[in-house]
Amino acid sequence: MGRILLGVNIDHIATLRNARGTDFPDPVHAAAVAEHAGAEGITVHLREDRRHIKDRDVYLLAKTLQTRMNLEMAVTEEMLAIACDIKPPHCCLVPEKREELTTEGGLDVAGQLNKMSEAVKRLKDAGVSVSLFIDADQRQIDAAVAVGAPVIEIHTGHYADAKTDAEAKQELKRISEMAAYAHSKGLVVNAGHGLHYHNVKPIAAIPELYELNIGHAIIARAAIDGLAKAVADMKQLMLEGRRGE
Ligand SMILES: CC(=O)[C@@H](O)[C@H](O)COP(=O)(O)O
Ligand SMILES: NCC(=O)COP(=O)(O)O
Repeated sequence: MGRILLGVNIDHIATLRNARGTDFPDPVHAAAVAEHAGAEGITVHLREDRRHIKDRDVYLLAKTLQTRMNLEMAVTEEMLAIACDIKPPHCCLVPEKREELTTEGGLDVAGQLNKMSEAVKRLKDAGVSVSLFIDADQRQIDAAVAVGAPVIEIHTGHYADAKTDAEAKQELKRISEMAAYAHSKGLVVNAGHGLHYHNVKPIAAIPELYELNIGHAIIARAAIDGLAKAVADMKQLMLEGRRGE
């Protein structure tokens, strides 16, 4: 069981910057700090409404990251064109609704196989490794295989939002079973959304998971303890979780 990697999502550095229309804090600076603290990748979600990460951030990060960019985006012509222009190492296709506070669920790949196949092929032809952000659902996993995606990211939001321990345990079991199923189908299996310092260890313990993408909780802790410590603390918890400690 190998080590599990951390992708730090810096969207909410941009949220803080945009709150006053200043040019600080700069996501480019935050990415460098996170990488220096041990992040194995940087995730940014270029939303259609640009509520946080802006095009300028993505283009600068593409030139400055020392690790690798995971560009999250909706499956739209605008975003596909930007991704094919920037050619990040990784791109994660996510569902997006203007009115949502944050991502509310996984992508319905099974319900749009042709559209997803075309998007995956277009990104692959541009040299981009494609990940699909989906629920822990066998039908969606099978669809991800069918459309040629090499990677999935299991949506952990239902686990993170569980109202009772019993519900959390049930969601964790589902994620664990589906991670094993997806891995058996040859997929690289990542996970993310809503993970924090008090719920990450059981997820990190799932042996088939390759990488966790975590943002809001790390940026929130960074406001108190600083970004470098927030990243290092999360990596330590993930290491302990993977070791079963
Ligand atoms: C897909 C996902 O769960 C997150 O990576 C996404 O970026 C959340 O959106 P916000 O960062 O806008 O909350
Ligand atoms: N894909 C999940 C991600 O990048 C970060 O989500 P969150 O930790 O901000 O909820």
